This record gives sequence, C-alpha cells and structure tokens, in this order.
Amino acid sequence: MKMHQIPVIDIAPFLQGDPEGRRQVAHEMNRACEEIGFFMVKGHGVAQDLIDETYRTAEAFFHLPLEEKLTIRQPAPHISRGYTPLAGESLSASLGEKAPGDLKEMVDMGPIDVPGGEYYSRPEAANHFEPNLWPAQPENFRPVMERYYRRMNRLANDLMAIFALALDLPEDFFFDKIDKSLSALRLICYPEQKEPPVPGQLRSGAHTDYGTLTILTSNRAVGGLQARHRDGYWVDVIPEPGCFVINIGDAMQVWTNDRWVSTLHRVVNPPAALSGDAGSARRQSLVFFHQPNYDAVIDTLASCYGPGRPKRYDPITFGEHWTRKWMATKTTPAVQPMAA
Ligand SMILES: O=C(O)CCC(=O)C(=O)O
Ligand SMILES: [Fe+2]
Repeated sequence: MKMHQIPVIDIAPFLQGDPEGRRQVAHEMNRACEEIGFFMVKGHGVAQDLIDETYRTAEAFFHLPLEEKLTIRQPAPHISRGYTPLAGESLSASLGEKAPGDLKEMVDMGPIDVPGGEYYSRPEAANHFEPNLWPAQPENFRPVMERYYRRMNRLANDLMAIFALALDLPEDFFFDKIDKSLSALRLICYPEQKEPPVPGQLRSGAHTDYGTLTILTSNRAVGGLQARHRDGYWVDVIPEPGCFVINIGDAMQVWTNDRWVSTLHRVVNPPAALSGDAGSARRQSLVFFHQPNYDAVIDTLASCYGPGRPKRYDPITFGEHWTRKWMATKTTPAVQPMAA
C-alpha cells in the first residue's frame, strides 16, 4: 500500500519495554522510513505544557521589534547561532538549486551542557560548539529553550534506539555516534505574506535535512510542509494534535545505502487570497535537528551492501557533511547590520 498520508506511530509500547510491543514499533518505523521518510509519533511522553510554553516563548520573541531581535543576530555565516532575518537562508541551495532567500525568520541554537575539554577544542570541532546567543527578552527564553532542547535530545535518543532495532542492530548501536551530538534547535516564523513572493521563492525551498532525524512541531497554518514521496508526488504533512512530525536526514540514508530515504521536503506559500491574513497564514515551527558527533563516520552499515548492492556513498564525517551543506545555504544578508 502506498503512503499518501504520513503514518502515525504510537511509540508508547516501545518506551514501556514489552518485547512484542518494541518489535511492532520498530517494524512500523522501518516501513515508514523505507517508503516516505516521514512519520508522526504519539505516546512520546513529552509534556504538552513544555511544548506549549516553548511555542509561546518563541512567539513572544518573534513579535519583538526587529532591532531587538537583531541584538542576537547570527554573528557570521559559518556560525549557526542566533537570529537570521527574513530571506537570510535558501535551503534549496543545499542541493545546488539557486533560489531567492526563504520567506522565514529564525533563531538557531546549538549544543548546551557542553562539558569542555580537548575533544571540544580540536580544529575539527571549530564552529560546532560556539556559545549560544540568548536575548534579553522574553526573560525566560534561555531556561525554556534549554529545557526543550534536553527533552528533545532524550526523545531523539529513544527514536535512535528504535531505528537500531528496525535495522536489526543492537539497540545501543548508534549511541557512541551521538553521545556528543551536534543537535540544533531552530525556531522558525513564516510571517503572513503582505507582498507576493518573487518567482521561485518559497517559505522553505526543497531540501533534505542533514542529520539523523528531525523532530518538528508547528501550528496548522495554511502554507505548510510537504514531503516528496519516492514516487515523485508531494504529500501534505498536516500535524496531528499531540504528535511530533519526524523525518529522517541524510546520515540515515547514507548508513542504510538508500534503503531509508532522506526525503525532500519544502514549506509552500499560503494562497495569495490569504496574504496579509495574520490569523491563518502565519506559520511557526520548533525544529530539533538531531545530528551525530562531528567525528562520527557515516559509512554504510554492513547489512546494507554486498554483492549486487554496492556502496553508493563514500564515508564522511558528520562534521564535514554538515559544514558543506550549511555553507551552501547562506544568502547575502537581507537586512544591513545596525550601525555600530
Ligand atoms: O517549518 C517546517 O515545517 C519545516 C522546516 C524545515 O524543513 C527545516 O528547517 O529544515
Ligand atoms: Fe527540513
């Protein structure tokens, strides 16, 4: 059966530990990852209050005047921290497709609770552990975002254990590749569109995510997320209340030699008739990109290649893969830096 909709998977039977339930959850996830690379999870155990508080805190930040938001502006293109104003990134450029900047503004945060030490100061670690930039307003921004980041990391670790089972590996197979993860939390606001987009301009251009998996929550505004099925058509990803939308990223596709698909996705513009209608066209999302350690080598799993099925990818460290992708997407700044 083809997946014309994104499947919903209840992971409670996995988290509760009953062996039959664990196998069933892993089986469903394998199917979703083979066919469409997207699924929704329920039974994940994350408190709705935490999700709501994080969403509201992000919303309060985006409602601040631009000058205020620019106080934590991304310091340089190679540093994935801080605020990026409208059209400051073009995601389709990560796949070599030139397009105008995406119609979104965002805040990027990286690893928290970094212990420090030799591993974190090697030349290859450069840029991956930059300090986060915290705004003065809203006042609770930092504790809320740190709490959300930690909880998402825990959920991602649970999902990676399910992925290992789904690939017939020991449950802890991925742990030493993600225990110093480069995961990133990104808050995105796609404002209502008062002016029509220029040709080729989307809310987010078509791209794949770079890491292992992405955990997304968003409102249900029109002008939403679409995932491209392996058979070539676009499927609307409509979030179910209480569920997270999960998609897998490039690292899983390389590890599995294309058995699992790092699905192309994009965020489309709202219909012109709704332009300027703030109530229904503003989209906001909280996106947690789970990403391996910078020195984790992403190399095809032994079970995914062999006679008649050659390796399709050369091994690469995650740090190198991420840097290539990230740097390709940076556009010329749309807003001039403020005068000193
Ligand atoms: O905001 C969304 O729904 C998706 C964003 C996304 O795909 C990304 O930033 O990688
Ligand atoms: Fe994405």
